[in-house]
Amino acid sequence: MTDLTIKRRVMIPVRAGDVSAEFISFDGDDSGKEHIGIFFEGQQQQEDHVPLVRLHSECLTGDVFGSGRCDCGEQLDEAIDRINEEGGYILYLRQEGRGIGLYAKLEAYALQDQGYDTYQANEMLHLPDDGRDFGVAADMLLALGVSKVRLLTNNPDKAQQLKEHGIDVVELVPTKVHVNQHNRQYLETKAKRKQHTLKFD
Ligand SMILES: Nc1nc2c(ncn2[C@@H]2O[C@H](COP(=O)(O)OP(=O)(O)OP(=O)(O)O)[C@@H](O)[C@H]2O)c(=O)[nH]1
Ligand SMILES: [Zn+2]
Repeated sequence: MTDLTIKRRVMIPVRAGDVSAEFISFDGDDSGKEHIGIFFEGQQQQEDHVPLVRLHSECLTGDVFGSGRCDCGEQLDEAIDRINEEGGYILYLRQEGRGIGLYAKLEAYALQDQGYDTYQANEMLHLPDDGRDFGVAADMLLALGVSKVRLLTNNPDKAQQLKEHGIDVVELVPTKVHVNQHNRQYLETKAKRKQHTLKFD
């Protein structure tokens, strides 16, 4: 367990100024990955409010370029909408490609183009099928003074790992299923292989 502390909080107007977000950096993470916390105040705060939290793993192709091969960009947009409304945090984790990195993800995509599924492709590259450690997210939350969350996810592993690291996950809030002709197999494979709770139309 690392002892993270808050380094800096800076307001940044996002979405062309429509949404106010506070970007938060941390001291004490030896990985040097520069994970970022993003706080949204929310429109209607009540006293016993439990923050809505999204752990979002970096996806350059999806988050920045709106790749159709996954659902990351749409999930990030959805998270901004909902958390800006309800109040809470996005923890933007620099775990590109489920932790294997961008170049390796492109290698995995090349193998998927030959017919392998997303997890097989990682294994063929001798890389973990999911190399993410969400313990750092728990440490970030504790540094922010947050020990109780409503978690925006369809991935049971995220909730499990947060609980193991001392966070009380009081509710699992499902994200929408952003399906298209390119990412259907990717999404179905997550449901089949990793018990993601995805409801397809
Ligand atoms: N290795 C690999 N990584 C991928 C692939 N497609 C997307 N990713 C990565 O998967 C991650 C998506 O993570 P998230 O959306 O945070 O989480 P999730 O596990 O899908 O769970 P949810 O919270 O339900 O969305 C990002 O880091 C993407 O870069 C792929 O085909 N191979
Ligand atoms: Zn993606």
